[in-house]
Amino acid sequence: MGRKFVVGGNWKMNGDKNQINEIVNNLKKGPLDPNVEVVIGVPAIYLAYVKSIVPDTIGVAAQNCWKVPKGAFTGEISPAMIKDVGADWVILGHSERRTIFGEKDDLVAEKVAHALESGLKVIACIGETLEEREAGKTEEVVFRQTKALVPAIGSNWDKVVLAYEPVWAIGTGKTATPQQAQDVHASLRNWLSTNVSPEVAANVRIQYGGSVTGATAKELAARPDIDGFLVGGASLKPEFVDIVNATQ
Ligand SMILES: O=C(CO)COP(=O)(O)O
Repeated sequence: MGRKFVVGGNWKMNGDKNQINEIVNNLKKGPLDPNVEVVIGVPAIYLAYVKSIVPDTIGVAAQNCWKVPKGAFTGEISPAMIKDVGADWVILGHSERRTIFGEKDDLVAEKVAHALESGLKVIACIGETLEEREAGKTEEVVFRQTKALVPAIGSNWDKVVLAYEPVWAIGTGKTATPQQAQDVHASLRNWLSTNVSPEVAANVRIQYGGSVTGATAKELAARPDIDGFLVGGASLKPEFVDIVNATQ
């Protein structure tokens, strides 16, 4: 059984109810490849609303969460709350959480552990900066970030999707070439085979994220170790349907 292609749409801090209605109507119109898993990452304040209007065939994700069920953590949301409004995914460790909000590997791991034990599925983000890539440290960085997640994930790899998002490609229009992305995905899968298990390596889905568009998606999707996408800007546009259908 192959790995089911999975495409995430990370809306980030964008949208209002009118735009959300347009995006969801576009998704309803599709047509979306029924063999592709689609998950949309929604600003927390709109999670319940989106869940009330989106077809059940489309997963709904929070874009972040805290690492305990409840308490004095002003402004945060918990996995329990995400589930309470009917969402069943959460994106964690996004590079914007890491670079803007200072989240380190250990905090990301604690969040992943708690999200999984709370019954959420997780899109866990990793990726190097341009400086790290230019210093030849891409593998060192993504292996370090993934290694931090291994104890947090435990036996729950079937509830995790990894998203390799080179920071230098996010929001820049500089999509990684299919070969660049394939090289890192293959190297990561090999690392997983050695450091976790061949079965996990064979089955875990690795999304590519970073300026994916309708024009670049097909060539990326054709690479053997690219199992989907985590899409930012283009997920707000009608071309997101083309990205979902990139394997057709
Ligand atoms: O950060 C991303 C998805 O999580 C990628 O964003 P862009 O597709 O806008 O580069």
